[in-house]
Amino acid sequence: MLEVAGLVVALGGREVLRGVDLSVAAGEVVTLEGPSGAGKTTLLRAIAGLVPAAAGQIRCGAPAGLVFQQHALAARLSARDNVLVGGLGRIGFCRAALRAWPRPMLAEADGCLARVGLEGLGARRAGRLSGGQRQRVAVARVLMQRARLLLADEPVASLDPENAAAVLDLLRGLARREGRAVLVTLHQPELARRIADRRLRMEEGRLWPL
Ligand SMILES: Nc1ncnc2c1ncn2[C@@H]1O[C@H](COP(=O)(O)OP(=O)(O)OP(=O)(O)O)[C@@H](O)[C@H]1O
Repeated sequence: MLEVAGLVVALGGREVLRGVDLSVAAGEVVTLEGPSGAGKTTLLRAIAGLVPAAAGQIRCGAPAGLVFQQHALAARLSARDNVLVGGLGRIGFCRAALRAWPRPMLAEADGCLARVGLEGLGARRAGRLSGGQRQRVAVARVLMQRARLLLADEPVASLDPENAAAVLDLLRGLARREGRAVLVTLHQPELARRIADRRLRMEEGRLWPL
């Protein structure tokens, strides 16, 4: 689903990724570990098309969606409205601003919330959800984007161990049950061992198998 070959990314005049090769298959969970500043976030951003490659290739066989460390939800919007943001590309900004979501999309958003274990919480403001619930909403939003490749950058950094494990198990379940590909950066090796089919380590812009 994802093939990266010889990827070089330069930021601020410095090579941050220095020839990265990586593949992630449908149904597979690959974890990225490594010290702060190694280039993990930059790799995810490059795959998502948010930073340009100076050299190399990125072949993404399916739409990709990002789950951020700081779950990046609109606190004043409901959980459902946050999920619907993932469908913006399909109805356009004007209809979304008027909250003129087609009925099937509302049902799809509720379905996404149910798949992340938040059935019945669609009307609750995101700001009134727990940290773990908010991160689940962020995952539901990429499901609403219909992303087949999930790129998660430290998705459990702000969660207690129990919620962290639950969110990671959710990502693994989406890979196993729905054949999505998951590439996730993690700081704690024990969490990586919990979900990874394959563990990779990044150091100074290069990837190594673990
Ligand atoms: N916009 C930018 N301009 C210049 N340098 C940048 C920019 N963004 C990141 N960098 C640098 O690129 C390097 C890699 O950063 P990146 O955020 O990818 O590391 P990381 O492995 O994700 O670190 P962390 O685990 O702390 O999130 C760092 O040295 C960082 O300072």
